[in-house]
Amino acid sequence: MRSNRLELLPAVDVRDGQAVRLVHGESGSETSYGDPMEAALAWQRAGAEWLHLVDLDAAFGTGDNREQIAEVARAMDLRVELSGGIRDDASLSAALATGCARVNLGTAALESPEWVAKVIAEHGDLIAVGLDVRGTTLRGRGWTRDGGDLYETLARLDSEGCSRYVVTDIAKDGTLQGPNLELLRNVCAATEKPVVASGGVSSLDDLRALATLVPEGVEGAIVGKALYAKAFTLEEALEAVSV
Ligand SMILES: O=C(O)c1ccccc1N[C@@H]1O[C@H](COP(=O)(O)O)[C@@H](O)[C@H]1O
Repeated sequence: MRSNRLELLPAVDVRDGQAVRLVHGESGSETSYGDPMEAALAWQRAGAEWLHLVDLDAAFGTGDNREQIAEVARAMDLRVELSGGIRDDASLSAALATGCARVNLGTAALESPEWVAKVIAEHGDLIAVGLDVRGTTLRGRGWTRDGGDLYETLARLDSEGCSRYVVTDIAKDGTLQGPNLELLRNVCAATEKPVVASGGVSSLDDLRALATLVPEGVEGAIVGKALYAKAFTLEEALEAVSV
C-alpha cells in the first residue's frame, strides 16, 4: 500500500572523492561540500530515512568512487538508493553487495534494454530506473547523450515490470528553481508505478507542492542543493511533508 507521506531522499553526489552539487548536471559546474561520509552521516542524524547516493564519475565515465561509495552505503542505517555507472552485471553485483535498498539505472535503460529487462525480472523492487529528461527526451552517459523518448521508454519499462521511476528534469536540476510539477503529473498519468521526483527543489513550499502529488503517484523527492545551501534544514523538510 502506498504511503500518504512524501518520502525525502537527501542526495550525496560524489565526484573526485567529494560531495558535490552540479548545475543542470553539467560537468565542471561543481560546488564542493566536503567529505561524502560526513554529509551522509549528517543527513542520517537529521532523521533521513533514505539517502540518494550517486557516483558522478561513474555516470560521466571519468573514473569512479566505488570503494568510497560502498563504504558510505555500508555505514548507513537508513535505506540507500545507489546510482551512477551501474550498467552491467559486475557493477550491479557490486552495488547490491553494499546492502543498498535499491539501485537506480540510467544509461543502461537506454542503451542495454535487454539487460535491463533481465535484471528487472531477477531483482524486482531492488531496481529503479532513472528517467533523466530534457523536455521529453531522455539523456544518458552523464546526461550528455540523447537516449530516446520519455514516454516510449516508460511504456517499454512498464511492460517489463519496472517497479519505480526516478524522474529528473535536467533543466531544473541544481538550479533552485522549483520542481517541474507538470512533467511529474504527466509521468504519473502515464504509469501506475511510483515516481520519485528529482530536480529543482528550492523551498519548503516546493516540498509541500510535491506532497500534493502523492495521490497521483509521486512517492518521494530527492533534495540536493537546497539542503547544502541551507535554504531549509532536513528536520524542517521532514516536518513540512509529515501528514
Ligand atoms: O545527479 C546528477 O546531478 C547527475 C548529473 C549528471 C549525470 C548523472 C547524474 N546523476 C544520476 O546518475 C545516474 C545515472 O547514471 P548511469 O547513467 O546509470 O551511469 C542517475 O541516477 C542520474 O540521476
